[in-house]
Amino acid sequence: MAGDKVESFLKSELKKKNTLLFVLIDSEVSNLEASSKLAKDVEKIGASAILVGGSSATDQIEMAQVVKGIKKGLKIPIILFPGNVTGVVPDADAILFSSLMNSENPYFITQAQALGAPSVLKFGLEPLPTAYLVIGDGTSAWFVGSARGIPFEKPKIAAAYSLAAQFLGMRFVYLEAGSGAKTHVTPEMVKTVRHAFNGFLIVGGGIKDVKTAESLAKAGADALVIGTFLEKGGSIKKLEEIAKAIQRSK
Ligand SMILES: CC(C)=CCC/C(C)=C/CC/C(C)=C/CC/C(C)=C/COP(=O)(O)OP(=O)(O)O
Ligand SMILES: O=P(O)(O)OC[C@@H](O)CO
Ligand SMILES: [Mg+2]
Repeated sequence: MAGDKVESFLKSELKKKNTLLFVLIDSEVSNLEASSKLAKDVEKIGASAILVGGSSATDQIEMAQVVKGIKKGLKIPIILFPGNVTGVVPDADAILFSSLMNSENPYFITQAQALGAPSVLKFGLEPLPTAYLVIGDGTSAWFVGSARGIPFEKPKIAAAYSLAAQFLGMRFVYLEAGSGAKTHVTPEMVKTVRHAFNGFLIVGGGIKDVKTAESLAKAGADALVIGTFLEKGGSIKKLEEIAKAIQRSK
């Protein structure tokens, strides 16, 4: 079995930093060379993990190559972020073993997990049990995952799902506004979930500036995920400012 190396690493990072930065690399968007350089650059500026995935990343061979390629010389963990069973590939350190709890399709709640679990075991990936909650609508994760998006202005609903996740034994909650979302999750929702949920709280979707990142970190997020900002040519220097701000901001 894979043990709890990555979960322990993340907890030890949280002792040093208030909120961690996770960078999402979409294997469909960047080629291997660009992804590999990006992973090393973001490690240098203090990112704590690299997530690899995409809601429409169905090319398992391409994804496996990207994971294998960026792993070379990288110290921070590579965590798979699957949108389907095709997102389970070898050579990563862990996987967000997530259930889209507010999906209308049971496939995304338990069936993809059942189909993917044997490969997780075979590849020796550390499963991080994650309640993946899609907030709002109109994004790829919302559409592909048949989510009934939790309204942005209903933090109590997100908190109730997070508490349910905790009672079900999940140690991670991911509040997802969706990649490239126009609206990010509100600090108020993060605060409300933080009070209800006693585990590792990941927040992502539409975060691209220091002010937003800082407000989400102050509200109690344990990690912020940033993807589109870099895909759209955002600078590593600005990402470093974001990293620094959230790491010291509680
Ligand atoms: C645990 C296993 C094997 C599968 C989980 C399956 C689940 C719950 C999927 C959730 C639904 C879903 C489609 C999630 C997408 C997550 C993801 C990787 C989002 C980031 O990618 P985007 O950037 O939105 O993707 P695109 O670039 O393709 O739009
Ligand atoms: O691409 P962005 O908007 O940074 O979102 C990151 C992640 O939460 C998407 O799954
Ligand atoms: Mg994407």
